[in-house]
Amino acid sequence: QFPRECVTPEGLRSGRCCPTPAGLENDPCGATAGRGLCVPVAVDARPHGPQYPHDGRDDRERWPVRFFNSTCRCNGNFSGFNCGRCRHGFTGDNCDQRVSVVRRNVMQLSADEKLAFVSALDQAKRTVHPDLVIAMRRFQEIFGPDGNTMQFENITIYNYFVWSHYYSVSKTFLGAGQASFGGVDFSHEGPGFLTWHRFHLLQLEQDMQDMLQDPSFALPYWDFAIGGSTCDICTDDLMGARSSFDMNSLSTNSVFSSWRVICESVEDYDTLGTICNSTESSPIRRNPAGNVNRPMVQRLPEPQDVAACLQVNTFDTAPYYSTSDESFRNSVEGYSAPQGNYDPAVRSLHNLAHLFLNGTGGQTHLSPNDPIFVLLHTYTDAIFDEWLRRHSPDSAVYPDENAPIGHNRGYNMVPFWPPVTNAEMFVTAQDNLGYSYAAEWPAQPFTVTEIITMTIVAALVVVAVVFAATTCAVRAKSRREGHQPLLVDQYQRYDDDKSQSVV
Ligand SMILES: O=C(O)c1cc2cc(O)c(O)cc2[nH]1
Ligand SMILES: [Cu+2]
Repeated sequence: QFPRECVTPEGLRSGRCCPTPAGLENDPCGATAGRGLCVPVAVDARPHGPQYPHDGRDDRERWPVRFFNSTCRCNGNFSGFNCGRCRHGFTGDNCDQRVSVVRRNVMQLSADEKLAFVSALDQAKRTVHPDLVIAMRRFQEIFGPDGNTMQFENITIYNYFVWSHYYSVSKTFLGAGQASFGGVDFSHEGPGFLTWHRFHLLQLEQDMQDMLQDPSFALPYWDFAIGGSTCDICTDDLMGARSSFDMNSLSTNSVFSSWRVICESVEDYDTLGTICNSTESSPIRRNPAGNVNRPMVQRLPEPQDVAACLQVNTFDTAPYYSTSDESFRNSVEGYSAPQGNYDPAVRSLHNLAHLFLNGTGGQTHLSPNDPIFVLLHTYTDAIFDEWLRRHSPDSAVYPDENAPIGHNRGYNMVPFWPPVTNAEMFVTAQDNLGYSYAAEWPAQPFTVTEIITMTIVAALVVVAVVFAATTCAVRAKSRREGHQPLLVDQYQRYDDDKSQSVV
């Protein structure tokens, strides 16, 4: 959320968050070093959709100006909250060398690579975020009871990843004794679903690269479109096997069995108007394919579901919501059928993979606590990237107004810092963001129209062959019996043809 050095009482009262890069002295955004400038934050001023009727009540509106209205704008390929680092995909002192990492199928990593990835996640769960702190209260209460005790705290790199997801999906608090408003979601059920989760992952990957001091570290992905009811990555060398003692728990041979979740007390936050903080509570729960009350979510998506959604040509359709029909975004998010048709009973692709986990990973306020979230979302992002590659959309394909709040093209994604818009993530990863996927895509299935056309063509070919063969046979026969006069023979053939065209 915000850099540690910005959340002082003076910092927050000034609304300015323009720190000096490390190694420089009193040089906000590294301005004299040519790295960037402290400028007013640009926010989306276009109308949002009708789903959110409580304008003025939520800190996340016009993000991030409730907290800060000035930020660093970095020159060239410089980036970061103080312009002290390089944009994704660039490195070097002047950020002018290109770098790119490859995200691979987690099942195809070597045993050493699997161990390194699991250990890196575990280290991220324990390592305090070097730059960012989180708000424990709404803005109204952020200065504390005495007006000077800032309600921010440290959080680990992985728990920040969990917290930012929670903050983006949490309800709008409308006052003590009033029900909080749940019809708001800054990261799901809208076009921003894909761009938000893309940045979410990119930030975790970058934080882990810094933590490991390994710029080549890449998050792997889980191809969840394998059908069946087996969680293939739920083994102790990867995301943790099932405990032999408790259907809903992880095996003690997995490092993840000792992870504790944050953001569990969602009823408290919603009734008291507090916010999830970094306090860890119970273990991860997971029972893949075990939801007996909802048989629809006992099987993973099929490979052809991925092929089908990649053929949906329109990125998103009005009302740019979970009810959108013929929308690529709503298909891959999983509120409509993979082929694009909206059906309220359907859960497919990304949503189906979440619900299949049947536990921590299936509840929006908690889901990133289960590390499978990372792999599930890198694969969702890989499908998004493949769609971008195949369709080369103009940026105007992404709606600039009337999407649900948080989802317009120019909206700064909540709660990321420094501000980053949905539009900035609506670009191909390899050329613009410094990563790509090593993935093969399921063969495209035939559409119903194609199947009907192929059936008709095949039937016509069969008829033609039968016709030709019979004609030849009849001619051969009459030649063998060749004692009839020429004239009679012609009439005879005419009759034969008539009888065959009736067939
Ligand atoms: O009910 C759904 O479709 C559903 C649950 C769930 C959980 C989660 O963490 C998501 O990110 C999406 C999601 N959809
Ligand atoms: Cu998700």
